Amino acid sequence: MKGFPLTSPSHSTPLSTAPHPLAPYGWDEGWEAAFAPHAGQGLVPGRVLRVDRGLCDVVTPAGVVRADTEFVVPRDPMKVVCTGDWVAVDPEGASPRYVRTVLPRRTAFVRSTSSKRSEGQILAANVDHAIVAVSLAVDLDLGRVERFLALAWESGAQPLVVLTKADLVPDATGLAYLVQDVETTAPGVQVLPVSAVTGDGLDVLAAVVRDGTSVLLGQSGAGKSTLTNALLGEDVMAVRATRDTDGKGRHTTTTRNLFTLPGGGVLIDTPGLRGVGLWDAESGVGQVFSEIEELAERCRFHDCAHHREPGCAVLAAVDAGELPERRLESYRKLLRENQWITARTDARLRAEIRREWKRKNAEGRAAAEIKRGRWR
Ligand SMILES: Nc1nc2c(ncn2[C@@H]2O[C@H](COP(=O)(O)OP(=O)(O)OP(=O)(O)O)[C@@H](O)[C@H]2O)c(=O)[nH]1
Ligand SMILES: [Zn+2]
Repeated sequence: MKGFPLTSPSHSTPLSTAPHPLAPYGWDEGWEAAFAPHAGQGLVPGRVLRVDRGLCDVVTPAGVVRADTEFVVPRDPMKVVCTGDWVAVDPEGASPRYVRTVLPRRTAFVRSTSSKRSEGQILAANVDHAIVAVSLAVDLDLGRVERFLALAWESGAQPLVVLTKADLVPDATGLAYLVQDVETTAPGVQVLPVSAVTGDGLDVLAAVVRDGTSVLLGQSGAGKSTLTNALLGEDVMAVRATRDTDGKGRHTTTTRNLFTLPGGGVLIDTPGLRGVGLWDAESGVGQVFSEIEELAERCRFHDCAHHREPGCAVLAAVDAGELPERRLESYRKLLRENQWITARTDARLRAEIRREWKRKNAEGRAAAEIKRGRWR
């Protein structure tokens, strides 16, 4: 439709002041501009609410439609349509409807899959706040918090740690210590204790999620669905306790879901993650351990590995009791893991490129032979 003459002089029509029907879902001028070329093709904008088996629910200005993602299923798993994506779908009347394009993402939360053939798995797109839910009902695992935060920073969203089930911590002093422990592992991140039982902290959380899109991340049982229900003011998500009777210990939440909140803002609930492998998260790791990276700038050698080097500012901080040794170990571990996964992916990518190149070359040779045959 490029170059099609405009039949209506749109520039002279008075601008409508009614809010865009997708505004509650986060539609703004930026998305409008990104979508403009697709509007010219008669496509309809929408945001993906959930995806299952190649189909997705997309909220459009005319309501929620079911659309097939067949046209945008690429070989690259990072480009698979996911909850939170802004897409262009076929207009009304087309059946089935297809997602034609995914608008470039502003942020994306990606982890590596636990499968043998590890690849990036995208969990949520276009998120402003990455909320890591950590249960206070079990012992704090600071390493796991750091791992979640590395991916959260890497996504481009602002992380926030929510310490759930605060009502289970018997005294206020104990709670203050736990908050402090997490704060020291999360520079630049707000750490908020909440309880769905007493309602403590929920108003603060509600004020954060009012603005933009938030995703709730965390291990199974961390209390994500309970928080979602509390923020929504209604029971949309099934909570484990109500289903535990089947005794299978299944995860309650199986799909990611996007909701608009009554006070404004958008929330994406994710299924409990047994583990999150790092995925291309070097800068995310750097942000989680920003105090170590700052110290490292004062090491004598600029490529200091902080092992035994003379003049190492990081080791000096550990010796002085200013930097917990656990934290340095964790930093090293996450960096190593990230390097390992990157190297493995690169090797696989190289192999794939080589295969593709061979195939093309073979095709090229066949085509050249046909050509020669014709000319002889
Ligand atoms: N005491 C207490 N229990 C809570 C609180 N929030 C959640 N729980 C309980 O913790 C359990 C797990 O809560 P869910 O909300 O299902 O956890 P989830 O993170 O959504 O779990 P998945 O769906 O498996 O990812 C349930 O039995 C909840 O009732 C809280 O603030 N205090
Ligand atoms: Zn050093």
